[in-house]
Amino acid sequence: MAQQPIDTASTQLAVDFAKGHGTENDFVLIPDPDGRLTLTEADVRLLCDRHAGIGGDGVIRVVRRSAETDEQTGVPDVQDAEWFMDYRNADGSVAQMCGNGVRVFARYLQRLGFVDSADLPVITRSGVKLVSFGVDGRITVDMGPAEDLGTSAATVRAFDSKAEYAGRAVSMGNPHLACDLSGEPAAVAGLDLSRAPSYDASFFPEGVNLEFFEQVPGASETDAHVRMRVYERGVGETRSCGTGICAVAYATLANAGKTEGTVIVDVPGGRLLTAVSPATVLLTGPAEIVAEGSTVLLRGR
Ligand SMILES: N[C@@H](CCC[C@H](N)C(=O)O)C(=O)O
Repeated sequence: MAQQPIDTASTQLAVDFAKGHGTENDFVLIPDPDGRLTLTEADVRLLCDRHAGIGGDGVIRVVRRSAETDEQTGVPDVQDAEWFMDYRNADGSVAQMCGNGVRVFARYLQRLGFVDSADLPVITRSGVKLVSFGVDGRITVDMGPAEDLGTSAATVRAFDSKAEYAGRAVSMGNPHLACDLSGEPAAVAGLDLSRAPSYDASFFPEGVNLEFFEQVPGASETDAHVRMRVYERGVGETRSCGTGICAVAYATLANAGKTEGTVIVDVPGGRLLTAVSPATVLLTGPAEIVAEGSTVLLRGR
């Protein structure tokens, strides 16, 4: 976990890292238990660069709670939580919460031997989230309640055309617009998410994560089964988004007049299970650490 200059005349700082993913939403983890490292926007962009860096949808600094992290999060009561997930999007922007990232964060701490029970409270900018390690290797996160913010719309291309879709605005600590495309022909698969869809910036002054979803036909053991794609704020299209999945699960049930139920959500990177109630959304899925090593950050340029 040492962070030390390669040599005194150098403009490079060597740092340890790990690479992990949750349903292929991938992150560069930087262990900084004692909070010695200041990550700049440029650091984050370089770490996430898939050609010049390690590559990832975001960076997660793994840091112990301190007076400084309390100030950064503004979370009033962190109880006995010891670790803070300092999450940044690939463009260097800070986000309140990351549902896949928090599972990967917990998996990494478990791998390092810092977890001695089945549950781990994690401090995020959106409050303390309780993470539970399942016996089947999956991890469940108590994400807190979905907050219904009303309706808005997004305009998205489908290769040779573009269309506006109404959606339900949902906060999972971070902002989402969950647009139901069920009934449109091959709707979700046909979207062109290589470019940013447009949305109402007066409704979402801090930007928004845009989810497009549709029902999966056929019987399901859960109350609903949907598939979705996402265009993430600060990143672009990703193969999964945990908070987006919670927003979509909430919207699927709310659109059917329900406040409670279980929903399977398929994303390009895999499958997650949600359990929605007025009190909270539980998100269950995998989390993997795939590499560990050392990399360099540029300094003094
Ligand atoms: N991929 C994440 C969400 C990351 C933050 C998001 N891009 C934002 O800016 O709010 C997830 O799994 O939830």
